[in-house]
Amino acid sequence: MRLILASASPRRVDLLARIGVVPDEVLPADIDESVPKGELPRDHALRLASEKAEAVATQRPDALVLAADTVVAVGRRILPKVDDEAMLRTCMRLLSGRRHTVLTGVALAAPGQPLRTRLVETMIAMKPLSSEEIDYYASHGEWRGKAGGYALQGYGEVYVRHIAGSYSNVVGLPLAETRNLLKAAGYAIA
Ligand SMILES: Cc1cn([C@H]2C[C@H](O)[C@@H](COP(=O)(O)OP(=O)(O)OP(=O)(O)O)O2)c(=O)[nH]c1=O
Repeated sequence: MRLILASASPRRVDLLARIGVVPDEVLPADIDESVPKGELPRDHALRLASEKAEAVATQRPDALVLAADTVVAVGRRILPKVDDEAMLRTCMRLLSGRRHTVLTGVALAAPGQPLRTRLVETMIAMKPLSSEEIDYYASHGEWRGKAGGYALQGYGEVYVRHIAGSYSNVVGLPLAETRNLLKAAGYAIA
């Protein structure tokens, strides 16, 4: 069956390639990603992943549709997807010397079957960040469009002291759980 990746993230295409999966089509979902007041991080990640998959499934009803949503949370607080320097500095100061959680919701729509979802959490501890480090990272630019304002797969890893759980989950798609979802839906995958 055809597989559609409902995502604009090039990282998700690369992660899928690592498990031998090449989507037949990449079709990003256009949905409202704002965070309603009081919504918990895990509920938010699962809801958005589900909405992305369902939105694209209505356009491609005969295909498998895979979608995901990654959020960075400090306790119950969801950090924004960072797209300006002021926001970046606020996030870095918040993450400095603390633990946070990265959560990815994954959803797979299959024709005639109930939507399958998974929620994966990874814990990350960051070292205390100096103002020089925050200045440097602000000039780096790789944080644009990233949840919480850093890229573990890029320079951002130098600020990480400890990580517990799935690495690919942080970058945007947990590989083990995604493979399980695809297998459960009957997709031919090793
Ligand atoms: C924490 C972290 C996030 N990210 C990225 C993964 C996601 O692409 C992004 C979170 O935004 P998402 O909304 O999950 O994804 P997206 O907007 O890139 O793509 P789409 O909604 O179309 O699927 O942050 C990293 O690349 N590295 C990291 O270390």
